Amino acid sequence: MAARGCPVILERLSFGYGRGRLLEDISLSVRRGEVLALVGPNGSGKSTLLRLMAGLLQPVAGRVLICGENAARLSRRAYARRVALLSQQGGAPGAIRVRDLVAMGRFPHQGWLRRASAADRAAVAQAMEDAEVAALAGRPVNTLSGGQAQRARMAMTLAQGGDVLLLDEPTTYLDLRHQFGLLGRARRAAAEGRAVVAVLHDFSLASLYADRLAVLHEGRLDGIGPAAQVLDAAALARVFGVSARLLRDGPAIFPVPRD
Ligand SMILES: Nc1ncnc2c1ncn2[C@@H]1O[C@H](COP(=O)(O)OP(=O)(O)OP(=O)(O)O)[C@@H](O)[C@H]1O
Repeated sequence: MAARGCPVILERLSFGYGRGRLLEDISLSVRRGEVLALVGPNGSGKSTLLRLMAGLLQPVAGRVLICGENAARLSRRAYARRVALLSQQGGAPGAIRVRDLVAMGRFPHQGWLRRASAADRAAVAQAMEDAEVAALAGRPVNTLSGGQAQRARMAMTLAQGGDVLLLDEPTTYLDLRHQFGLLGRARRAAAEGRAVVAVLHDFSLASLYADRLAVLHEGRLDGIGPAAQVLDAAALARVFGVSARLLRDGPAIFPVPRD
């Protein structure tokens, strides 16, 4: 098993879906024990960057290092043991029950016969508790509300375990209590030694729950650092094209439109 917690390093990463480049020369590292929030306008490439970190896409230049290993050389299975991704798309068969969906998170840890060990069963039970879906265990996923389904998919991602947790807009559909709960769980994953990257559109949540923010803009990293450093009115105007002022309450930052 990989050592608990390891960094993710992107070295001069570039990527495009077609001929053009969507992401250009991105270098950053995510430390173990850290929550990094990835922010940026719609279409700026945040999900794409997560998919590159998850090994689902290959860079056209540069490389991804997971725990010091070149990601391009890791098998899918080795990757999935180290890196868990909560993606925006569902992808699970609709009629599957919640407990079976969550159990799918353990597949990378099992042999061809997919026999669940006691450790697998414990990880599934713990993940369902953590994502507050234990009471929904027997429900088919396609009968759940949007927020319940999102929590079930989060439970699957938590059950997968590994050293790196990638969360693409994890608070989508969640009410306030579950937003706080989910991001609190992400913080605990970091405290356990994982590297956590979360795409977030909500700056107040990003400033409260992330150690640093990485701002994507026009294919490049516009800035990276603590929220208090990277979030200011000039950055919001440059990157998001909005005129806003920032209200602060402790570490939390709330952009409000200027009238
Ligand atoms: N499979 C694909 N094939 C071609 N283009 C794609 C594909 N996936 C995404 N794109 C394009 O790449 C760009 C970046 O998409 P991506 O989903 O990474 O952005 P994002 O920053 O996560 O956006 P959002 O905030 O809207 O979720 C968009 O213009 C999108 O249309």
